[in-house]
Amino acid sequence: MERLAYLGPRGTFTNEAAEKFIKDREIELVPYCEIRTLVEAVDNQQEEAGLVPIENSLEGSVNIILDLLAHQVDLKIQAEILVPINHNLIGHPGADIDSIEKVLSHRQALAQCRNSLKDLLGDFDTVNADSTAQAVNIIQQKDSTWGAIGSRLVAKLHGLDILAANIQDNQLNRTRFVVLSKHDGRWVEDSKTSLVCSPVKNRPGILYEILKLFALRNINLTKIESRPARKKLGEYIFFIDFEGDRRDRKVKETLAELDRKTSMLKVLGSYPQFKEE
Ligand SMILES: O=C(O)C(=O)C[C@]1(C(=O)O)C=C[C@@H](O)C=C1
Repeated sequence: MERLAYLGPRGTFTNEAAEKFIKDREIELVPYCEIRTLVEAVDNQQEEAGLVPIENSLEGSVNIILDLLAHQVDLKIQAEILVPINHNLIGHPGADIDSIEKVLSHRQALAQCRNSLKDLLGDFDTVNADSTAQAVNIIQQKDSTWGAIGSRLVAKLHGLDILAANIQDNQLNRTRFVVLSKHDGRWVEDSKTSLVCSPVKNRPGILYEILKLFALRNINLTKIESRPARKKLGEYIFFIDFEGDRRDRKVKETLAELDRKTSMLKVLGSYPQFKEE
């Protein structure tokens, strides 16, 4: 890999995940300011790979990514990275926390700090930005009644102050990021596979029959989630993550049987499971 697109600008948590992923490899990091544009650029091969957030321990899935993967693009997950997320309330140098009336950030970041912000500020307005780093950039142009939520690094990059540190509602806050590209990840002993499928017909026990395929072969599921099928109200698609690689014999058998029980089956990739050091 020579280039990796990521949700920027510089100083986002995705930037942090990208640096963790490339370690000391010589890979150029290319910031995109919007998730959809980034994913489309990888899909039409303007970019070789892109790194995006997909799931957070407090707020759940990043729905736009799930929907793009299921309905619009033809991409594979090549790797996953887990990053601890520590949010800070950032303001102008010397600003008093009691003077903050508006807080700007990415929707996920605002949601991850909902309760702590209420305790700290009482009444305040929230404003959405495309990323935490963009939010910090914007408040620089505003007066000191504006605050932003972002990382310690982004506050430092812009010469702003941290008015309150570690304001996420749960100290174990973590976001899972994925690298998307046209190809699967390399085969390793403890891979994981992600897929999305739509049961063939809404009949009693169909989801049970699908899950049984995995249980019978002792395949461990690590996630299951439903999203609207975007057809009729009440029709759903299912995202399933499990341990194993799609090139393994028992996974191949499971997928072949699953294919017969689904009207849509898209394998979203097999990739090494991220291990925290
Ligand atoms: O805005 C950023 O800094 C991002 O990298 C995006 C994002 C997200 O979409 O989940 C990444 C990690 C945190 O969960 C909050 C925001």
